[in-house]
Amino acid sequence: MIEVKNLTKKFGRRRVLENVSFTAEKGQITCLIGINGVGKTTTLKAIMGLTPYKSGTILIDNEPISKQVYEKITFIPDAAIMPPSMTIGEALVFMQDFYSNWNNERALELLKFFNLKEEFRIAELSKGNTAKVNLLMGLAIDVDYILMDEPFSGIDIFSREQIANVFTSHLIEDRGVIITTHEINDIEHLIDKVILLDNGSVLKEFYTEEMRSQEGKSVIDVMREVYRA
Ligand SMILES: Nc1ncnc2c1ncn2[C@@H]1O[C@H](COP(=O)(O)OP(=O)(O)OP(=O)(O)O)[C@@H](O)[C@H]1O
Repeated sequence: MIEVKNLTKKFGRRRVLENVSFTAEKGQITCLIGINGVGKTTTLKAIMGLTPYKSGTILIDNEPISKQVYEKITFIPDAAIMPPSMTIGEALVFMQDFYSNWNNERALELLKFFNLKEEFRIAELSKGNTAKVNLLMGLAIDVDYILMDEPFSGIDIFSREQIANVFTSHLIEDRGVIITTHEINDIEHLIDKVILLDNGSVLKEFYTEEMRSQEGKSVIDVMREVYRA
């Protein structure tokens, strides 16, 4: 389980996260929702140890981030992550050399799943294909937790559907996923848990199934209530 407790982060004098606390479990998809600038990416970067924070605790399977814990987790940003001059095939070889926990069988399966070709050059990929390559590179590493920053942002409906299909396939396996988004429509059915953020704070944390069965509300219903209050 990933536990974020009372995370507070400042950029200069500006406080961008204020006592953010939530948990994300293995085998579940947890979604951090909030409009641009609420602190979603900063939260993921803090979990990955990529940005320092003022106070708070972040534990992964009860341990703070360290070299060993780092092996359990990967971060998929929303921009191209591989060198633009490489082809996808060359990027796969690079990743295989770099990561001891690289799963080439899964990488090739994802390549097929997304209809990507090894000869495609990273620099020439569409936004949708860039998102798919990023996802492929992240999912092909054997880790327990995957953090994805806006995997659905700015891409067409068919690419969004294809990416969403990965989350219901065996390719995700029993891993814990944290996704950030400001656009919930396409993925509501995939999400186990929701963290609603506003202005660097958690407004509400809930399980989608519980919310549906106990209060008869969809994620969008809850968002309307919380953000319009
Ligand atoms: N390196 C930085 N220096 C100063 N301020 C920053 C820096 N990075 C982010 N911020 C600010 O921190 C706040 C949170 O940014 P963050 O990128 O985490 O938001 P977000 O919810 O991920 O937004 P988006 O959906 O646009 O990616 C924003 O107001 C942003 O301008």
